[in-house]
Amino acid sequence: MKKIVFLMGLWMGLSFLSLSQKMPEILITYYSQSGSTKALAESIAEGAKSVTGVKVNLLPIDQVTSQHLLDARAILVGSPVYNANIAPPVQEFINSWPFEGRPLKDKIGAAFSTGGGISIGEELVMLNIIHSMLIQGMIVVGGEETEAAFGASAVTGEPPFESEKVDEIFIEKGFGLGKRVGELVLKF
Ligand SMILES: Cc1cc2nc3c(=O)[nH]c(=O)nc-3n(C[C@H](O)[C@H](O)[C@H](O)COP(=O)(O)O)c2cc1C
Repeated sequence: MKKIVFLMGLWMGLSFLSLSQKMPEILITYYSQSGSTKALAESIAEGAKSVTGVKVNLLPIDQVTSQHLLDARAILVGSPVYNANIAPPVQEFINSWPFEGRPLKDKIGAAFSTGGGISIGEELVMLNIIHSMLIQGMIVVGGEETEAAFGASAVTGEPPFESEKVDEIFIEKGFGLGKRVGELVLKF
């Protein structure tokens, strides 16, 4: 009897393992010098993890390999605003993506950004990331709410949002973006 229970447990464990290995992956990657874009990325990861049946990979861009990109069903990229532009390391990262044969085509893509000021670059950065995703043939989506239509963004240096922590209003937008991407990945 004990043997049967053990074998059943083993079978269930292995089934669970093979199911979890097949779960669609969501890659959330970011560049962050002082932690704000990382905090927004973490809220996106929380949103994606709230969807049952997806695997979430949260990594800084310097730890992402081509295999991570190829394995992901969805790729979310975040950058701080630098002089109203995408941060150079993020541009370099995107320029290194595999292109021959368009292996990233039909993956879901989304963008997020943080900037010091209100309306001095976050949208431009998200649109830049989105342009690059469209070149790859990716299916680009925005956040859950109209207020996050281009992706999730946060103001980090201008009153009333100039605190050490990223304001909750932006954290919620991040969560909504992650959750939406998680749900879409399962629908596709
Ligand atoms: C070189 C440099 C240029 C920046 N230029 C802008 C800018 O044009 N617009 C803006 O809103 N914030 C600008 N910022 C502020 C950052 O975008 C903001 O502090 C961001 O939240 C930093 O993200 P991090 O904490 O993930 O590094 C700049 C910061 C640096 C270091």
